[in-house]
Amino acid sequence: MQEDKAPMTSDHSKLKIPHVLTVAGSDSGAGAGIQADIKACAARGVYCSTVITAVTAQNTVGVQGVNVVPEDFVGEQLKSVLSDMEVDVVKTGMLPSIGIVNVLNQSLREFPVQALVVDPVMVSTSGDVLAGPSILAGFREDLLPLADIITPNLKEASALLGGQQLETVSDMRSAAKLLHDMGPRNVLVKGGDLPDSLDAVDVFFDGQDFYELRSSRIKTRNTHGTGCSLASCIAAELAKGSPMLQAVKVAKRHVESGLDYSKDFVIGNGVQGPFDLLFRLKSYAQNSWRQVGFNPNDLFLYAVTDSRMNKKWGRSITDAVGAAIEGGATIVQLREKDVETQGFLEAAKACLKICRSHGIPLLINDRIDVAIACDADGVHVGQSDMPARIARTLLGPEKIIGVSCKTPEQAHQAWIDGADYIGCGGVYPTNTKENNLTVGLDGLKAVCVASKLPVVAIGGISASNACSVMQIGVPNLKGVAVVSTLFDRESILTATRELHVVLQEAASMSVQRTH
Ligand SMILES: Cc1ncc(COP(=O)(O)OP(=O)(O)O)c(N)n1
Ligand SMILES: Cc1ncsc1CCOP(=O)(O)O
Ligand SMILES: [Mg+2]
Repeated sequence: MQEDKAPMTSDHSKLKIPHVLTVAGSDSGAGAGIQADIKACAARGVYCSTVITAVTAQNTVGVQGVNVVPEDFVGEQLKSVLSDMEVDVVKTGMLPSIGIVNVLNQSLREFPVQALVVDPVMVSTSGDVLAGPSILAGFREDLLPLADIITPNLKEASALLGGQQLETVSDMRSAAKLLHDMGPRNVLVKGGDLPDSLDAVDVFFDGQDFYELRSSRIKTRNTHGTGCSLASCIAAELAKGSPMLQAVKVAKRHVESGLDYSKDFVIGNGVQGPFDLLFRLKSYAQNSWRQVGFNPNDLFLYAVTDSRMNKKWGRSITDAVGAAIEGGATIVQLREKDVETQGFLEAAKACLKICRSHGIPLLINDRIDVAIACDADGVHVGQSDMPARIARTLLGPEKIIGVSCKTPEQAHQAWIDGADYIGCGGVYPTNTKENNLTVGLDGLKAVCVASKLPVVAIGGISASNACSVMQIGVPNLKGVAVVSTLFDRESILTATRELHVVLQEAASMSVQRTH
């Protein structure tokens, strides 16, 4: 059905969203089936509509029950979607009755799509039968001839071929050829269950050439839903217009990365757990996430690191951050101006561990890429860095974004761009940042008054002037950010404690004033 390499865009719209319709069963445990398909399509950036063929009661132990959706109602769902939406690719999973295979077949003839991906689901990965032998004839006669690709595992390929034993890569090649003779334009025989194999080998056959697609086997219990996810990723790539072999390769790479990323997850008590194709769950699995969102009071004693000062005093970044936190720092920013990317990332990962263990947010100065790579709590950007609006898009809604502002106009823009706080300064002259304009206490006050956001003051602030800064009398000034006062000192711990005492005194004085 698919014209190879043809871009799948409609004539009338440049805004066509690639669209996969999955026709499959629901998995209550959400590792496989419809739920896996939706996640896979989301992960590949493609819209996914759904026709549910069966509802399974299922978890990581196995399949406890199956309720097949009446074929008329499967037909109704198909009609609803296909008559209204511009579907590029249909992907099939669990088709539990011959009636449903027939209904699908009729719908595809009435509403042709650009490609059909058939994952001939018969047995779940836990070994439960999801489609009996009566379906085999329907698959062979009606569905395979329409398919652009079929993606059987060894058991499914064997069943489609009447019980043929498949134990070697050579057997897989023969099976791929025989299956291709049944009508699909491409065949991917998945060798995940191949005995005695260090590699995971899949055999792809396009009717002319064989490709052995190898990757190292990932040791994990979390493989539930790999078949559904792979077929959906292939469908998603085809919907975007990829040629078949490229779609298969990209899909395999995505699923392998997902398995590797999720290999230590513990979801459910059974033998086979789900995995995460969206790459979002690891921080929970490692118990390294911050439960609370941004709290403006975290700006109270804001420690900003400096690689040059650490070098001068012969300390590691982790020792410096650890001492600042012990002394009372309430938020940390890594500002490592003369460190290479790799060193910065390593430092960020190590500091994140320390900060997380104390419940202190860690922000990264300037480098959104480093913040994303180590899953830091956010970033601080200046007026000539990555614009806050773009940083927000890259980092998502939860991460903390701070923006340097010297004027009310900049403060207004930071609010519009979705920043969480403003860093305003230099309040006093500083040697830490070259050519930095000093705004003074008046400039700080003007920014605070004009701003809807919480503000932290920065620049030349020490234990001797912090009280005057905090006493300018504006409620959204939440704290001071300091570099040399903490890090250009023999004892970071003592210096941080000193500043903490001053800030607490200033806070209690302002409480007394308001009562
Ligand atoms: C809390 C805080 N406020 C201001 C700055 C300065 O950021 P920027 O203007 O981008 O300058 P550099 O720090 O990148 O030199 C900050 N880092 N932190
Ligand atoms: C990064 C920055 N932005 C404005 S002033 C400044 C430097 C602050 O360093 P210090 O606390 O040593 O004056
Ligand atoms: Mg900057």
